[in-house]
Amino acid sequence: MTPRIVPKAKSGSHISPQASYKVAVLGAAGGIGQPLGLLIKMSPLVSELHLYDITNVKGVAADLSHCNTPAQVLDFTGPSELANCLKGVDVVVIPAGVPRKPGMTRDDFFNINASIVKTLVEAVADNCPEAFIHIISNPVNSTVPIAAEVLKRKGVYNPKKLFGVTTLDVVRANTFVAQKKNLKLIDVDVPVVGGHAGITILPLLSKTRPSVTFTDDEIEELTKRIQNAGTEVVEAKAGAGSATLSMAYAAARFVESSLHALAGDPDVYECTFIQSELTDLPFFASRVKLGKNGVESVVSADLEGVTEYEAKALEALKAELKGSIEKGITFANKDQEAAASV
Ligand SMILES: NC(=O)C1=CN([C@@H]2O[C@H](COP(=O)(O)OP(=O)(O)OC[C@H]3O[C@@H](n4cnc5c(N)ncnc54)[C@H](O)[C@@H]3O)[C@@H](O)[C@H]2O)C=CC1
Ligand SMILES: O=C([O-])CC(=O)C(=O)O
Repeated sequence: MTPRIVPKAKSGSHISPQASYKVAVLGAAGGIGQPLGLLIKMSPLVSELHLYDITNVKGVAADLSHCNTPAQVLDFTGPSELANCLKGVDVVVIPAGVPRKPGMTRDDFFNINASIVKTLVEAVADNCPEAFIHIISNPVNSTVPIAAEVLKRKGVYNPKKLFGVTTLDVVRANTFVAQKKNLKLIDVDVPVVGGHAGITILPLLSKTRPSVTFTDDEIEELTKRIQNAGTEVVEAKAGAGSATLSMAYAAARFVESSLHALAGDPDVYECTFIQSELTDLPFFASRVKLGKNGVESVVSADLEGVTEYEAKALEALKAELKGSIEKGITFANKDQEAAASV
């Protein structure tokens, strides 16, 4: 029997034992890509794991292929092999890009990661336009709007299938709340909304399940810790990159949830950064119900009846998140504008 390493979040339903899918990881030789490849290789729902990078991916694939789990591992190196990597794929996960070092923000490598995501999503649009697209590369608040613009320009944009991966914020919130309140980790679920950078990360502690009461000091401390958790790891790694192992765990959970949704599980919920009408911002992270066609519905109840602290934090994050979204959209369209002005 294939062991289940990464539990899908909160679902009690069963799915067909025949379900099997092809998953591609772009940036598969990196700090996130390698452990993510390993976790996806463990999934009984995966028939083929396609690993793509511009460097060193052959060794990663050879190594992973020796694990005696069903998924077949295929490697693809460099732009000439990207199309083949993507053909027929059901889920594409993109952790390609540069991670930050101490003293940097997620926006400090905007240009390089924006270009990488744009190029990769163009290839996704050409080769597997129906796939679920999971964007991990930072700054997520901008790279997801860039991906949306690229897909629109290619005429294949389906907002229900484009996801910014914010699962790590939920994983961290669950861990920190369970530790602080001495709860059984497996039971704790905190929705985290907004975006994925600093104050745009907003844990809705009042919506924690099971219901918990927090003092004002606990709310302040937990909120700040969840918002700064990425920086906590960057500083601890002291120049050797950002979160990779916890990120791989979180991304594998989001992949597993997506595969369960594709397989017809009717009870799959995750927080993710998507095109959204929940607030006046065009993109916003919130809990959504996932189905065969991607986002089936947005859990609007999470934003109803929030505390005064959360309502203020929600207003406070809007300007920064709006700016990051607009920056992404401007970047994605600037070559077109340049072409039009010639
Ligand atoms: N969404 C989230 O919660 C998180 C996002 N991240 C982000 O994930 C990204 C990757 O982080 P790490 O894996 O630690 O970085 P890394 O530098 O260890 O790995 C990145 C990989 O991407 C590859 N790559 C670069 N350009 C590429 C291209 N054009 N096509 C394919 N592959 C390409 C590199 O060769 C490398 O193997 C960073 O932008 C980081 O900020 C990191 C942690 C959490
Ligand atoms: O902090 C970073 O640069 C990486 C990241 O997004 C996270 O760990 O949440």
